[in-house]
Amino acid sequence: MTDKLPSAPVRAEVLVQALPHMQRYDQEIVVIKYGGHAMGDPAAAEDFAEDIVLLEQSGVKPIVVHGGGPQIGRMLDKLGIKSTFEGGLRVTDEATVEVVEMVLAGSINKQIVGWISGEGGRAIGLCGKDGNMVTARKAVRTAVDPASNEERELDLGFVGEPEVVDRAVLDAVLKAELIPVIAPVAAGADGQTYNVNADTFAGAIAGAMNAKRFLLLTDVPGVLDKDRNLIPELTVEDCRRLIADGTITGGMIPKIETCIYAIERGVEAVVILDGKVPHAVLLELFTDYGAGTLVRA
Ligand SMILES: Nc1ncnc2c1ncn2[C@@H]1O[C@H](COP(=O)(O)OP(=O)(O)O)[C@@H](O)[C@H]1O
Ligand SMILES: CC(=O)N[C@@H](CCC(=O)OP(=O)(O)O)C(=O)O
Repeated sequence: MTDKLPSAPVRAEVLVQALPHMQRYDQEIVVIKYGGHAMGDPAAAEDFAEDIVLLEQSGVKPIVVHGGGPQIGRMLDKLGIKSTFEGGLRVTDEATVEVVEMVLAGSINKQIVGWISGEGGRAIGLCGKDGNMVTARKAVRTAVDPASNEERELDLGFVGEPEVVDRAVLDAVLKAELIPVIAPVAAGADGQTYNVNADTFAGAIAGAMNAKRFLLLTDVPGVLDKDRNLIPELTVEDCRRLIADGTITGGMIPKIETCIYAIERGVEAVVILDGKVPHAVLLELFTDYGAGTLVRA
């Protein structure tokens, strides 16, 4: 898993290396979280879509969960709505949740479906609300108040976390040989729309679907240490230590928390990797050039 590619991979070379191994995950579910930063590069986005179609054609059952944090940020800016984060989560008021749903379940979701269609795949765009796939509840987070040193509850507004995942919709979609592309928006039992962090959402899907592999595509090579060197492998215990000592911060926190969640629910391996690398998904699953950080029990 730690070998490095000697140079930037060329599409044909990647395919030649991957083809003999394409039976590796036959009929297995692989959940791929496609982060908003990773999808910013149009060439890499095309490669990503091509990889997803190749996976499906080779017998894998890919499920794509996407983010769109930077894209939401740009739309909020345009609309003059201020946004703040607490522990990597966007504090979400009523105006913000409306924009989040519009950007995630609207433009980004359909853009990814379009990319996959453009590569000859049949994708279906969904969000947690569709068929009651994911029911969310209000997320509760605490932080230590530096003034009093006391732990206090943070009000993140309409930030949700998955409470129930009903796999019936995804089972039906996979049976129909469609590729699900899911936006991390869900309703609560009370009908309230919640903004769910895409990493958290993807972890809940990977756990509920007993995924064989769970890939988190982002814009950094993986988890980096304090000197910005890649950490190739981490145990759950290491992860907790790196969060506590401040090596892992911001958007990497929900990623690591979701790795732990998925592993505790039986997902064999979770990999955090750079989605801007051409054919990152094929390279990770079907060659020995696995890059990124592998998180295991
Ligand atoms: N130890 C770390 N290693 C790597 N990235 C880290 C670390 N700590 C914080 N980060 C930040 O986490 C970011 C990835 O999370 P995020 O911005 O939410 O990405 P995505 O849009 O892919 O979900 C990185 O770009 C980096 O700024
Ligand atoms: C609660 C929360 O933080 N939700 C995220 C949802 C999108 C997301 O997670 O996108 P990335 O994967 O690109 O970061 C947000 O509003 O930005």
